[in-house]
Amino acid sequence: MPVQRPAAATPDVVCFDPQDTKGTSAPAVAATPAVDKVGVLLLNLGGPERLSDVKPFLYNLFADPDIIRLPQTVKFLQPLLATIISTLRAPKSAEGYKAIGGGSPLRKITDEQAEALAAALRAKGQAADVYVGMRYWHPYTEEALEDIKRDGVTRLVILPLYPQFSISTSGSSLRLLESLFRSDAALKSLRHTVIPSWYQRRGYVCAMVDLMVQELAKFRDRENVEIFFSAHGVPKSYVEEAGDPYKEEMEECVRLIMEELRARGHANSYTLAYQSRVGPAEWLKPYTDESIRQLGARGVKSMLAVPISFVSEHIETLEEIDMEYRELAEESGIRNWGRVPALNTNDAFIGDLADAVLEALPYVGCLAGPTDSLVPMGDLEMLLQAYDRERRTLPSPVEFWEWGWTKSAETWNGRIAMIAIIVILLLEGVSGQSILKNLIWAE
Ligand SMILES: C=CC1=C(C)c2cc3[nH]c(cc4nc(cc5[nH]c(cc1n2)c(C)c5CCC(=O)O)C(CCC(=O)O)=C4C)c(C)c3C=C
Ligand SMILES: [Fe+2]
Ligand SMILES: [Fe+2]
Repeated sequence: MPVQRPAAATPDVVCFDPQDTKGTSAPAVAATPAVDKVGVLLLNLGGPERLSDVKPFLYNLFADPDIIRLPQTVKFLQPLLATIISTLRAPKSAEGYKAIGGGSPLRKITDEQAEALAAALRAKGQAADVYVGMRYWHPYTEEALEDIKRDGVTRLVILPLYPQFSISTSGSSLRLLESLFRSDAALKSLRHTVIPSWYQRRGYVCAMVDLMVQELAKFRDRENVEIFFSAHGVPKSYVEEAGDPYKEEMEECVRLIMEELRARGHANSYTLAYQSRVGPAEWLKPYTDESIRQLGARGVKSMLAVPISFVSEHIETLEEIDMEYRELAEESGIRNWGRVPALNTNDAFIGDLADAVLEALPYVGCLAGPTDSLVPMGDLEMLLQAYDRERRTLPSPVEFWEWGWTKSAETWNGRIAMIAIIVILLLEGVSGQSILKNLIWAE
């Protein structure tokens, strides 16, 4: 089987001194401190727990410069933009959360995953405290870091709960962590390593295939079922202009899963499509809704949806896939529908995450040599440099203006945008109609 893991405890590594922020000292061998306390920090998105949380949650999301990365000269507009977009988006998002019981299950599931991971590590002989740091809602990453300091953790493994790396998800959380580490002396000296993506791990691939085989068995015409991978989308410009490895990692992940499925005797055909587009800009294609229509038109009668970019149930699985896409599939002539559940606290999956942590421990304080992941393992600062050295301005997924990026054009763009926003707000106030909503969220 070609799925490989980075070999455990074979540190083809360069170790660094966390006090040496300029990276001027010679590589050193990472020494284990006298009191050794291992921590694992799980990074996740976070979600509104009740309907009244939806708007402030969306504000946090759109205030993130990795979701809307504005040119330097108009950065000061980000809070204003986030306020406008979150206000306009909130009713639509709230409808979705209402349909799944009034809030996101993410916090509960992530807490359960943390507990299960601590237990799995204990069973493998490694005591560790597992912390949860969310990017856009409680418990925030800042809170997790306070707990980590309070508990006196000396070695930290940072594990984003996204199998594939994207600038907009793991990248955003790591960028936040990097700035928090920089501004805090205690954190600056905390030895750590990051596992940036882990879609290629055999344990994860096999756990996914176990669930797929279970769901396939529920169909009568098993061999004719179209395996339909639905990944969360990102704007195409993230991949093509900013170098986000997300698409490449996603395609490789699907290839590995299909290879394992075939090895278990299932020769089904498959499709990879991208869901949850936000705004009018072009996102990764094919879009999930268009693919479902096309497959229906081609005569596909049975479909197994496989959510692939996230390991917990959430609004996009429970509402978008289970309700919207299922209905669309029926309308498109697809009679038999199934959906692979999210891994959540699946034993094989959690066991594999525990192995990933154990394998990463020798790399704490070090930059790993080549692994088979596109983004290498290592210290926060080195890692961010590895995929985003130039920190180029990301084209915004929500386009307000795009008339050139020269110094003077930026200034004028900023001024014009500000005037436009004020005019639009005034018009909205006077007319009682949501003008921006029609412009931006024509999904
Ligand atoms: C796991 C992959 C994800 C990527 C990549 C991603 C990029 C991305 N998302 C938005 C905008 C929104 N995302 C929202 C919710 C949401 N996003 C993800 C995951 C990824 N996002 C998850 C798991 C969730 C759900 C959390 C939950 O509460 O269950 C939302 C809010 C919900 C909605 O209104 O649809 C928005 C908005 C952008 C713009 C983006 C890339 C630039
Ligand atoms: Fe999202
Ligand atoms: Fe959505």
